[in-house]
Formats: sequence, C-alpha cells, structure tokens
Amino acid sequence: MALCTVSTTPSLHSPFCASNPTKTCFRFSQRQQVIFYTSGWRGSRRGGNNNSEGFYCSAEAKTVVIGLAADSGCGKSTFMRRLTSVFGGAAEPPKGGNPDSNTLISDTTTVICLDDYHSLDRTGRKEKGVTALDPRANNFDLMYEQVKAIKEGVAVEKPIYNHVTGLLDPPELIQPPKILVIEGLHPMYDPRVRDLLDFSIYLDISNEVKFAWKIQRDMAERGHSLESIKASIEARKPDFDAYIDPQKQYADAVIEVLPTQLIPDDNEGKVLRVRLIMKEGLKHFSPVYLFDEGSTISWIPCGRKLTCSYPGIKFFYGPDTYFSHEVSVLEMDGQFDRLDELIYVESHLSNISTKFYGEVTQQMLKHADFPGSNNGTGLFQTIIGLKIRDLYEQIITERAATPAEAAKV
Ligand SMILES: Nc1ncnc2c1ncn2[C@@H]1O[C@H](COP(=O)(O)OP(=O)(O)OP(=O)(O)O)[C@@H](O)[C@H]1O
Ligand SMILES: O=C(CO)[C@H](O)[C@H](O)COP(=O)(O)O
Repeated sequence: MALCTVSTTPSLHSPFCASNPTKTCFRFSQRQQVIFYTSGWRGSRRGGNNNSEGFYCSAEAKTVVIGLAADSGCGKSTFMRRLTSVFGGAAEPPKGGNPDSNTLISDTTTVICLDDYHSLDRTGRKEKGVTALDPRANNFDLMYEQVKAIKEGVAVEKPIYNHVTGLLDPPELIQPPKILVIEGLHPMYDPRVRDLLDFSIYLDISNEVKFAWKIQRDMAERGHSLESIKASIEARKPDFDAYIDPQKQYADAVIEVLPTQLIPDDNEGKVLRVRLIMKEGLKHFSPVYLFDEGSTISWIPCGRKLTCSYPGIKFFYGPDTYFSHEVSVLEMDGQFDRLDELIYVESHLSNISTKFYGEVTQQMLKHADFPGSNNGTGLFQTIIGLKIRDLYEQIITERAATPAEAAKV
C-alpha cells in the first residue's frame, strides 16, 4: 500500500496522514479561489471562502484524462457516445442536477464540456466583441486547476455554461471518474492543461464537410437559414484558424474528414475520405495497421466478400510525417453498403485492441443509427474508443504493479 504523502510539504503533521496511511494528502488553500471538495476520507469536507487552509486526501487510483478537440458541430458528441458505449453502460447528465448541464456520466467515464470554462457569457462576449473561440472568453487557470484536481482524485465544483440561456449557471460537483474526457474547443490550447492529458484526439473536419454537416443540423433540426449558417461559419473562421486548428499539431490521433476522391468534382459532400493519423512512439498507444506494419498499402476490398455500390471503397495505409512527428495513416474513402460485412475489413486490420473477434463490427452495428456509421468517421471513432480502453487498462495495470510509486506521481 502507498504511504500517506503531502504534496506541498513533506512530513506535515497532518491528522489526515496520521490516520490515513493509504491515502495521498494535499494541502489546499482557498486563496486559490478554486473550491475543492475533499474526497475519500470521512465523507466530504469543503473549504470556506476565507483564507483557510487544510488537507484533502485522494484515493490511490487516479483519473486517466483524455482530450477531444474540435470546432462546434464537428461530431464530438457522436464520438463521445461511441466511446462511452465501448465501456458499457449509458452516459447521462448528473442525476438531480441542472437540466442544462453539459456533463455526461457513465460507470467508467465522465465527459465534461470545456464550454463550461467560458469566462464571458453570451452578452459579455457580444459587449467585448469576442467569440467563444477567443482565449479571452475562457478561464484557462480554472480549467487547469480543476482538471489537475480531478486527475489527482479530488472532486471539484465546475461552472456550467448554459447553452439555452447563454449564461453561466451555478456550479456542479464533479467526482473523479476512472476516465475523464474533456471535450470542446480548447483541450490542448493551454500547455498546462495539455500536459495533463494521457491521450488527445483532434477531429479535423474540412470546411466543405463542416458546412454540409452544419446545414444538415442547423437548417433541418434547428430551423436556421442558409445565410445565417454561412455568416456564422465566416464569423468564426479567423478565430478558428488562430486558436482551434493549431491544436491538431499536439494531438496523439487526428481524424481528418475530407470530400471523397472517388467521385470527380464531387460537391455533394455525402461520400467522405477519412484519414486516421496516429502518432508513433507513444507509451500506451500503438497505431492500427492494415496487412503489414510500416508498409505502404492501397486496398480495394470490394468484390466477392464486400458489397460496394458506386463509387466503391478504397483503403490506404502507410507511414508519414505530421507536424514533424512520425505517424501512421489509415485512410478510408467511400462508404459501406452492408455494415455486417465490415467484419471482412476488420479481420484485415491489426492492433485494433479488440477483446474478441468482430468487436469493431459489433460496436458499429450497435450504433448503426449514429451519423457516420457507414463510413470512416464511425469506423475510426470506434477504433479510437477501443484504443482508449486499452490505454486505460495499460495505465491501471502499471499502477497496480507499482502502487507506492503511482501514488507519488
Ligand atoms: N460522422 C458524421 N457523418 C455525418 N454527419 C455527421 C457526423 N458527425 C456529426 N455529423 C453531423 O454534425 C452534427 C453535429 O454532430 P455532434 O452533435 O456530434 O457535434 P458536436 O461537435 O458535439 O457539436 P456541438 O459542439 O455544436 O454540440 C450532427 O447532427 C450531424 O448532422
Ligand atoms: O463554439 C461553441 C462551443 O461548442 C459555442 O459557440 C460556444 O460555446 C457558445 O455557445 P452559444 O452559442 O450557445 O452561446
């Protein structure tokens, strides 16, 4: 069992440590203006608003933190539903909490939306003439403090940005989960937050495709006009280019979504070319490969074993560099006609971190109604979900093997 340690000053005469030799204890100070709830020892203890100091003790197992970055309307929620499904159980908003909460909790994962760290509400942004993508509209100090606290096993009171009213609502309590996913515009923008991530993903949706998806959602589902959608995309573009897009250079995996190359001059945007770009050399992540690791392969699986209507399906796999990093790229252009036949493609992929033969196909069939289930977006999101499960299991296995060291980290 781990010894009780105090993070700021060693061997403090803490009554918590004295009676809790299996916990890691931290000194807290309310002067930091971060409201912490203590956890794991005699119920919960909350700091007041004075300049009080005290201790909180965390359980040994710490939270694995995953970052998912993308612009609004680029499929983050869909990806999160696929990821939580890999771990089983439904993801739901906190019980009895704010009905407009952006948080989703399941047995294993808690997904928090980084919009909750907007420091300016809708009116405030309008008055200052900044978009939500601008770092000046977000509180990165609080984001860092709270993600760090959760990672260390400490519950926090996180603000809520209410997308219905455009206001900042009273905070909600977030308990440390096994896996915390921080999704939103800026999970990799602040270097301090970035360093807390055990794995990071960027959804890179090309402008043409983003436009098609936004029209589909905002026109069909939200009644917006075509002109207003165009205007909103244009208004966000400079800040998107300045603050959101550059984060992809830090991502461990990027899912790039482009128009198809199988239909000359396609402008419908329905058939997609999707590229999964995976960093090489990471400790808990080994890239997926097709047929032969490290080779360059082009594969058309259509024929006797895979039904394909026009324009067919084409896979590509090979090594590349991405922002000076060595990467492997798996690409799929086209779409599946019959999802049950995906097993044929799955059986030619390696390192997909499945627990049984056909698990990718099973997951895809389970969520056949999710957007992107017939193309590379759904396939690669599912595979990344399985890789995250594998990464999590590797990390906890390592911690179990060296508990004392793990508790000190
Ligand atoms: N893989 C996909 N294929 C086709 N359309 C998609 C795909 N993913 C998302 N979409 C479209 O984009 C819309 C937004 O998806 P989703 O809600 O998952 O994005 P989001 O990033 O969470 O959005 P927001 O941040 O605005 O809440 C969906 O309603 C759907 O129309
Ligand atoms: O980019 C966004 C994050 O998804 C939103 O535009 C931002 O959070 C502001 O939200 P709202 O439009 O509800 O005020």
